[in-house]
Amino acid sequence: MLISYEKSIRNWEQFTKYGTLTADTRTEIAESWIRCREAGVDPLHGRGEQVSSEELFVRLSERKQLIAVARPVMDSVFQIIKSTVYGIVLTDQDGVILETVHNEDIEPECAKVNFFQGARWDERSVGTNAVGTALATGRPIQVLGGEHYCTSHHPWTCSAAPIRDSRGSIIGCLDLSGKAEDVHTHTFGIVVSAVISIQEQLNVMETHGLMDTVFNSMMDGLLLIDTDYRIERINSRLTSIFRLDADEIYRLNVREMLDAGEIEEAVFSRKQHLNYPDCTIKAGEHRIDCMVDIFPYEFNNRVLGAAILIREAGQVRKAVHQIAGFKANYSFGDIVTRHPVMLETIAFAQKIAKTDCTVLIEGESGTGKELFAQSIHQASSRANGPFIAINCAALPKDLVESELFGYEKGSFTGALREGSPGKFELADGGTLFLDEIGELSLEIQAKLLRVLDNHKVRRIGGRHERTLDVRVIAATNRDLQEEVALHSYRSDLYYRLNVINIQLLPLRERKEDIAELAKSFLYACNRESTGLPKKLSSSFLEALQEQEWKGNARELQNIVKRAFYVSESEIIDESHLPYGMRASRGEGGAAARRHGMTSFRDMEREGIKQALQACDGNAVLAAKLLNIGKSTIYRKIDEYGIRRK
Ligand SMILES: Nc1ncnc2c1ncn2[C@@H]1O[C@H](COP(=O)(O)OP(=O)(O)OP(=O)(O)O)[C@@H](O)[C@H]1O
Repeated sequence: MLISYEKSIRNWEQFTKYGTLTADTRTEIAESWIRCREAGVDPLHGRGEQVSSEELFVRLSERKQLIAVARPVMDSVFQIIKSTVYGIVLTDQDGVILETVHNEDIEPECAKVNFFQGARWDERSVGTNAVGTALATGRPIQVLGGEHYCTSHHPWTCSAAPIRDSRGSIIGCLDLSGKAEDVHTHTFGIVVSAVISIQEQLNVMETHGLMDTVFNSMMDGLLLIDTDYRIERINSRLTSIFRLDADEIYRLNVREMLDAGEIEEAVFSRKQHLNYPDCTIKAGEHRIDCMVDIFPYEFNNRVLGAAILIREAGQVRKAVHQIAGFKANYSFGDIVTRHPVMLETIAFAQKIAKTDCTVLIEGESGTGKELFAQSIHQASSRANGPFIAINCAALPKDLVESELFGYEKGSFTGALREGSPGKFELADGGTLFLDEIGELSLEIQAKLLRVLDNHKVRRIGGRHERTLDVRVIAATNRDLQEEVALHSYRSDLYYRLNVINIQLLPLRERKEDIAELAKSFLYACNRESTGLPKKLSSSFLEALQEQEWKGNARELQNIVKRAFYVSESEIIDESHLPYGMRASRGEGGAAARRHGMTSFRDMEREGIKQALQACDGNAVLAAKLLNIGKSTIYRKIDEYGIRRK
């Protein structure tokens, strides 16, 4: 409740002359006066002190957004009060005036007390006043005549309210000041509601700022459209995905770019989310393979448009490769050998790894063809890209094409609704390892040759070709040259694959590697096990070296693994070898070894039969169970004439 002007003057005199507070002095005024007296404010002064122009510049820039929001509100308030002698002032949190709106009539009064931009109006500078006291208490206040601590302000009445940000911190103050005789309680209400409006707008602005940051820091491209398919907003990521300027994107025809019929029906009518996990968008001249999500955005139960999220297929795949481990695990350092020819082969492979040439690796099963392929990938500039391996022999014939080149939705019975990328697409930016390349049908050979020649892949049932950047490393354990002579393999494909040829020696031709390889396989077993590390006895190693090796590194790996698990002591010796190998050694001499070999083969045949039985005739599962390659099991099944069921 305001007191009369006269009473306010009397109360002020009482306090400043005699230091006593009369009972009708409002508490907030009395507390402010005490603060001013303690701060040594001169009641006969009260002129706002001007900050330097540099300081004002800094303060104005720091409160740029506040000014932008408050200025229009101050202009509207001014429209209401312009017929009176009033002015409106915006200050920062320290009471420094940032903006003023007033009519000319009040200017002489303002000049007397320096109530202009850049002047300080906090309590410590000019005593009790609406701005300074509102900032000191954090509450809105109206101050009349003698309630001001300094005489120079006694002809004034002021109403002010602090402005807070979304976290409640005071960032400024809005004040309405005029002549004391024009005092009206409504001015207080006007200031308070103007400040509420400023704060709400600041909150909206902050939310917008936050949205903008989120919008532009997203990894996905974002496109907002209205129900007429007009683009309302895009984020900056979209320009890099579409490889277009923002202006060019705003001119795109969204109806043509996406399936407008489906959006109309699902998103706009049924308010449903649409998802295209694998699609191609035409943005200007560019085709973008991507994943698209379309969400309706509604307000007051009405759909206003849609938010379209676009994720590049390459990016999604990269993330999947990283998580799913489509990467090479081995590098040249993992290849164990002392054999001079193998050492030369490694040096050659290291050299050609730097090129992008197609490589054909020839060697028996288990000689390390995939190990070499992975090492070449790791030493190449594609090392950070995917390494995708596919065994052509392990795929049912009618699925080879779709596995290699992918398919569009509904292109054949059993195809997924959304279509699927092939291994070539998955290997984009990396290396595709085609194992058992000799197993491809002539039809697929022709298609593969085309992809190798023009670097383009067309999915089964697809209309457009995708340009890919894939290095192919092929491997075979068959004599492809002989098959070319027999016309069962295309010569053009053979020469296209065989740009660089790497031949791997079988283990029987590099016996010096056996002990080293066995030790490295044991080392891997020890590393994976939690028990005490085991050692290979010299008799175990000698026994291995004396064998007539039919198998290769993989078989050796299996023998070491088996011995590791069979042995109960820390030393692995001859007794931990499979029966056939022990027998061959025990009898000594070539004849005995021959006998041993037969036993080993018998044992192998029996093992495969049992594994097939356990896996219900499924050769791939049986190969896994035996820890041998898929191609090996198929070959052995043929070799031993085993019936699968
Ligand atoms: N020189 C070597 N040094 C270390 N490990 C090797 C070596 N050669 C082969 N291996 C290991 O032997 C196993 C079989 O090798 P890999 O799969 O590379 O042979 P492959 O020739 O591709 O076989 P397949 O033709 O049956 O697919 C792997 O575990 C591999 O790490």
